[in-house]
Amino acid sequence: MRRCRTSGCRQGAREGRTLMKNVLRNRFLLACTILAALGALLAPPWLAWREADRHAYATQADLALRYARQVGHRADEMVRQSLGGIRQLAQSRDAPCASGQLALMRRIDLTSTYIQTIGHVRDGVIRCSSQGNTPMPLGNHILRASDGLKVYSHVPVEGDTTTRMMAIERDGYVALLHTDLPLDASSAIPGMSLAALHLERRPDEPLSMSTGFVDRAWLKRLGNRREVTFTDGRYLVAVTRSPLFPSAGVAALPLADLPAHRHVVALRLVPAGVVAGIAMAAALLLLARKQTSLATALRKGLRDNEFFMLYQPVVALQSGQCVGAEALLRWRRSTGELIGPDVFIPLAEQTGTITALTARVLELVEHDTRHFLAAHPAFHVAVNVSTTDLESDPIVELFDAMLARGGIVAANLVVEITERGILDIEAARTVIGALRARGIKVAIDDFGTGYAGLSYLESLHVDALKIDRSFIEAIGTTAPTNQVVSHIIAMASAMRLVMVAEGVETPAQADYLRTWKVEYAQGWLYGQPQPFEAVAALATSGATLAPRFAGAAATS
Ligand SMILES: Nc1nc2c(ncn2[C@@H]2O[C@@H]3COP(=O)(O)O[C@H]4[C@@H](O)[C@H](n5cnc6c(=O)[nH]c(N)nc65)O[C@@H]4COP(=O)(O)O[C@H]3[C@H]2O)c(=O)[nH]1
Repeated sequence: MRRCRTSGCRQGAREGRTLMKNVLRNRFLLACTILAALGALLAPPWLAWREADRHAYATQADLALRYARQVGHRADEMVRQSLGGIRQLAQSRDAPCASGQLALMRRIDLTSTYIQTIGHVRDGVIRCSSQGNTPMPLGNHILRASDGLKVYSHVPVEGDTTTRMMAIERDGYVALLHTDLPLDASSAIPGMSLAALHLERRPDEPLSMSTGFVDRAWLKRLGNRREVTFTDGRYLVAVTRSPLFPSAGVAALPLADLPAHRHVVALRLVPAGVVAGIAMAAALLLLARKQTSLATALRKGLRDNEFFMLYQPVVALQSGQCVGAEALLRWRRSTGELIGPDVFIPLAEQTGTITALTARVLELVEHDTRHFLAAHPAFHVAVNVSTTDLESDPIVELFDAMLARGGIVAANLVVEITERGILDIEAARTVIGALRARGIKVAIDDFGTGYAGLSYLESLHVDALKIDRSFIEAIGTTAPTNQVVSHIIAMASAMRLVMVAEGVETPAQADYLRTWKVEYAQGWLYGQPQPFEAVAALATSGATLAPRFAGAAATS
């Protein structure tokens, strides 16, 4: 491979590399934009579909819970009324089956909503009841509790071979109940199963009251909870524990119903999601287009010389003399619109135009200041460079080319770098070292707004530190940062760094900084960014120009 020996050849190679990099970066950005737009387009409908799914499940689970609670409540009420009636009969002073007791039985039967018949029982046969004195065998009980309570599930009804009743017996009395009563809600939903189950029974025993498919294993899912919903096979199941008895209400809805419910909700949500998706994708593409067109405009602006510099005076705080200026870039588009560096510098960094922009800044600074600097060698001009510039060699070459042209000497220049965003600290250290080796001062800009600690600052080997405007603003106020400035000053003094306060707006702030021996200041108190001729006039109007910033290099 042939090596470049001339600066023109090196410049050409560099431009080729930059072009290649830009092409790759633009392709990558385009791919990212398309992916992001696709994501923005699809995400809302997908979220709407998921929400419809969640909503359908929640609605059905809620419905199942309501049925389970209803069944449980009815079963509780049935047992409560039965035990209440039995207690009344057991406490009555009349003998079993005496006329007084028969009248009481009829009264209980009439006033109860669940009891079909209530009567006196002996040896498993109803001897007399609210229905008369016909003996009625109860059959085998399915449950016997420790307190003597017995439950029968298949009591035959006289004259009706199809119906079976349930019975609760205690203290010689029995209440006959219709097993279907707690379950009569089932008609509402086809395929729904309902049950009221005793929680303490063995799993192989028949169910107490149930309709449809019911799995006793569902009760285990209740654990110690009051109620639970879950899916099992083809069902969405709800189980609720009775607050009165060791029993549970169960309701199971067919899962096959869920898609229909989901579709109803989806029909409402998904179109809104699609509209939101289209709007978001369109907004994203518009933004990307605006950024792309701004990036194109930026390159065109560079070609058409739409950039110019303004300079903000820097004063020596003790003397009040203007001893330098910070060069601040401005972009006036062909439309007349003025765009601030806060907008176009990040854009230039993202689109790979920053090196060309920094080169233009140096050209403009050289053009604006070289005659004045030749006559005023102690005056300094501070130039901002981006963190991206710091991570590559061209910046040093740009300064070399500028110095080689004459007019401006290294001692006139201060390079401002910001502590935020330096990713390749080694590369930045090399560039800073190279600039300082040429006699150019390097200052850390906006100090305190990043994460740089003392050791980080020490490792960068800079000459000056610019205290960020936010800390100057806090001087003399009750803001939590009002103490920070004194710490920054103490630290910079200990490291023998020259200090420049940014954004000084009031005489009180200037007094404070002067008392703390801060050397330099800039801000609206002394002057806003302005054309260089105005700054030059300000500098030459004073008796002397303070040489301290330039002289400070010796301390570092
Ligand atoms: N409220 C208030 N503001 C004050 C006061 N004194 C100065 N300022 C503003 O504070 C900013 C100081 O510049 P910076 O910290 O270097 O911050 C600069 C610098 O980081 C960047 N920048 C400007 N020019 C260039 C450039 O040529 N190259 C690069 N890479 N960055 C630049 O853009 C930033 C913003 O620059 P500007 O918009 O010109 O804003 C300037 C200036 O107009 C004051 O007393 N009160």
